[in-house]
Amino acid sequence: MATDSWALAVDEQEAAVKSMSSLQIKEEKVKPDTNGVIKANATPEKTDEEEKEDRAAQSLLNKLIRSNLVDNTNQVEVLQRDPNSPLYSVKSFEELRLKPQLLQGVYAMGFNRPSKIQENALPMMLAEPPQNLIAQSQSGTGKTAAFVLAMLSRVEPAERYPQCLCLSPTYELALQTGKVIEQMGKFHPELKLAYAVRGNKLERGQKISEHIVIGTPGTVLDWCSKLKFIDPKKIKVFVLDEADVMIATQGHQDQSIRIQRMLPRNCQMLLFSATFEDSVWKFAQKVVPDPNIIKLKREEETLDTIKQYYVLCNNRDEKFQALCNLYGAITIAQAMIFCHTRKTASWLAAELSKEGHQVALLSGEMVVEQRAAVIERFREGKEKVLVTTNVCARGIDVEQVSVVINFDLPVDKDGNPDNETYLHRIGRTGRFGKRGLAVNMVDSKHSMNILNRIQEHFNKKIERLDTDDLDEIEKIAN
Ligand SMILES: Nc1ncnc2c1ncn2[C@@H]1O[C@H](COP(=O)(O)OP(=O)(O)OP(=O)(O)O)[C@@H](O)[C@H]1O
Repeated sequence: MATDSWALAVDEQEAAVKSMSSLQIKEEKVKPDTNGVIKANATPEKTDEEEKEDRAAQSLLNKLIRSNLVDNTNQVEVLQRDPNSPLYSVKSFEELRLKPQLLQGVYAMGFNRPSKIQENALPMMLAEPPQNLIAQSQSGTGKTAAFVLAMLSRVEPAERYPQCLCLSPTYELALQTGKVIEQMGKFHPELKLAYAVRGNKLERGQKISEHIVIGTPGTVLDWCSKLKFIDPKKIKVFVLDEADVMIATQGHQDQSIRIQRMLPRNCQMLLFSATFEDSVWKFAQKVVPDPNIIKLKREEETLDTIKQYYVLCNNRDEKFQALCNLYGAITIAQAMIFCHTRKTASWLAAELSKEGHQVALLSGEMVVEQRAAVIERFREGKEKVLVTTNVCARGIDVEQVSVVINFDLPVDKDGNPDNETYLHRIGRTGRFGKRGLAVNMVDSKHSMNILNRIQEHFNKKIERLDTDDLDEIEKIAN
């Protein structure tokens, strides 16, 4: 797809944002380099729960590090607006009767067959007359590729005005989706894409001739109403991506609704979300009238294939010693170590590197690109130990990690066990079936109590391990 001066402007802006981000980093007390290599500077004491959970950053991080489709063995649930109409699903892209250039684009991306969610979503999205859709499935299951294909299919290249409008929660996420549009539309050079993102200034009175506009709600709203760069009445497809991230951002929900109200009645409305809590569902129903609904449940994680142990210690130094004993006795290919505070995480990372380990630190101070670079290197095996706080690592799947160490047990802000986080850190989805090892460091009556409550919750015994006894440690490795 041919890009234009706008895309160039966006590139420049991206570079500016990056340099701004690195300036920000320079002001921080801890300065991990992009390789995550550690210097033991003091950081403000902050529990991981206090670190702001930034869903947009997590979503971007996942996109940046993901290299392929997330597998899911669950059944897709389909709720049709008209239950009497036949339910179509496709097993191949050919069945969709796409324009040849698009089919070529899909194959050039290495897609051989539709993903699970695409099997059902694509025929619905491409049906005539167009149908509305609300779709939920975990990140990485092929939602973006699906709606991009739908937008590209509906565009009439000869009509030189915006026909598809796609809302993303942030500028960076809009750029990521834009890249998919460009890749998939590669063999359709006449199709043009514009970015409605902050800083992308146009002359007043101008009208946009690009076929697809992707942007953030505030700017898109301005372009449709105040500035009138887009005629919303001509929009044929309206996509709301990452609805769960969208509603977590102040103002986005209202702006999206205001945009939706400007669109013609027969505009196809499509909404995608990785999760479906009540608030997302309410929002979805407000912006997508008469929808078909597709849901794919997240693959459950279990503790069944994990050997779980705990080590009794008296303080932080003993925990560190126990960790060294573990490393001394068994071969640990790659480990992830979770700490409660940033301060502990950076202390531990520094101590481990002093011991000669190749350590990466994932820290809340890093901008998203730096975090992605750290995870990427760890995934490639360039570092063998990843030390992190929980908020930083939430939602990140590093499947090949065989050993997880809870240097601190996960607790919520009231100090109660955080069972969900425990499961997410340690659990595996059944399909991988790889055996894993989890070691919990316990250093007080309070943390013993937390451990007991975790055991009760999962109804799974966590065995005690004496890390001074080398024979015993060796046994757990087998
Ligand atoms: N049919 C397919 N065959 C092979 N790979 C695919 C297919 N569809 C998508 N992918 C790839 O799988 C990865 C995840 O797809 P995609 O980004 O569309 O998922 P998503 O559900 O939109 O994720 P997110 O919620 O994070 O945006 C991407 O690398 C994409 O190129």
